[in-house]
Amino acid sequence: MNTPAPIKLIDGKAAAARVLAEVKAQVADMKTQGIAPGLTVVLVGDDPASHVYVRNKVLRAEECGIQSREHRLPADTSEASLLGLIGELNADASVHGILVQLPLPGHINETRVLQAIDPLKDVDGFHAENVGGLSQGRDVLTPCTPAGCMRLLEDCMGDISGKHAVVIGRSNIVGKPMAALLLKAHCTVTVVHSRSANLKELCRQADIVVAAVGRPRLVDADWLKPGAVVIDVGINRITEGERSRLVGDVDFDSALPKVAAITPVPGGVGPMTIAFLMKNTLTAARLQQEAPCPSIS
Ligand SMILES: NC(=O)C1=CN([C@@H]2O[C@H](COP(=O)(O)OP(=O)(O)OC[C@H]3O[C@@H](n4cnc5c(N)ncnc54)[C@H](OP(=O)(O)O)[C@@H]3O)[C@@H](O)[C@H]2O)C=CC1
Ligand SMILES: Nc1nc(=O)c2c([nH]1)NC[C@@H]1CN(c3ccc(C(=O)N[C@@H](CCC(=O)O)C(=O)O)cc3)C=[N+]21
Repeated sequence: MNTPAPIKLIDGKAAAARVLAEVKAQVADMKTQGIAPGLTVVLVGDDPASHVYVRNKVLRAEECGIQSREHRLPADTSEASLLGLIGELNADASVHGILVQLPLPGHINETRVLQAIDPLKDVDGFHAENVGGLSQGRDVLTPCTPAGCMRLLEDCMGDISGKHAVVIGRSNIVGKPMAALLLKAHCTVTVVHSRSANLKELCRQADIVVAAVGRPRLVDADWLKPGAVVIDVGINRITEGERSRLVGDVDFDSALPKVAAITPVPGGVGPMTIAFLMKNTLTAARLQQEAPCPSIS
């Protein structure tokens, strides 16, 4: 009799559903103590790609009992008025999580805006206090996408200590925090980017590849060691003939026969990002319960 082929597809939707179920139970528990966790999303301008993201966030929040609110501001909103809104949200005790959707319009200084968010409400983990805490290995609010990728890796591989992980991309949102988390989990970490020489050769040495580039199907089978585990963060909209669809940074069809496991796009990392946003909102509500937030004391 043939042994069944190992399951290669990492099901991000199912993993996200498990995280959301945990969050839902803990939210219900928190409500019995009189606290209703709330998430506020701030959108500046009208980027069509962000609509799907926002719609999914609203649905998932509803599903696990988190109150979600949105502020949609016009693209010509001044930095001062955005900072004013963040000040109000920091002072509002019913708002436990604040997410300012990136990228912001060019006339707004992104760092200034992220630094204005109360670190205890920073559910994206982008404030310097949280970025620094992560790099020190402290247990702080951690960026959702890399946290979701780590959960997928742990579910699929168990202990990853000693593995060689190659992260393609060095953004503040994905690449850098991903590298920090892998290092915290005792991996040997290589970060490559647009100026790296021998990109493909470095990638071929990896037990774990995390692709966060934004280049459709950049990574194919030729870049991968047989048996590697591939986490594809990329979400790229492409048009093929009449149709438009989403593809990752990895050429899924080419990679599949060679890898031990791989995330699909869609249905891989994306749902985990949103699940961890909910988890972070719950964590933020707990942190504020433990220590009254500095902006209102
Ligand atoms: N699934 C999810 O939940 C999420 C998905 N995304 C998706 O992930 C992808 C990456 O996002 P993000 O990190 O914000 O993107 P950025 O554009 O901020 O960063 C991309 C990184 O990739 C590097 N890069 C670009 N081209 C190449 C190349 N040809 N070879 C090697 N490295 C290259 C850049 O290098 P350099 O620094 O030198 O410019 C940069 O470090 C996008 O497709 C985005 O849509 C993002 C967030 C969440
Ligand atoms: N402050 C901030 N934090 C972010 O985390 C952030 C951001 N800004 N700006 C934009 C990027 C992108 N991002 C996505 C998250 C989930 C999906 C997602 O749910 N994707 C689904 C559905 C995709 C679809 O069907 O369109 C999937 O991959 O299966 C997509 C994209 C978070 N980002």
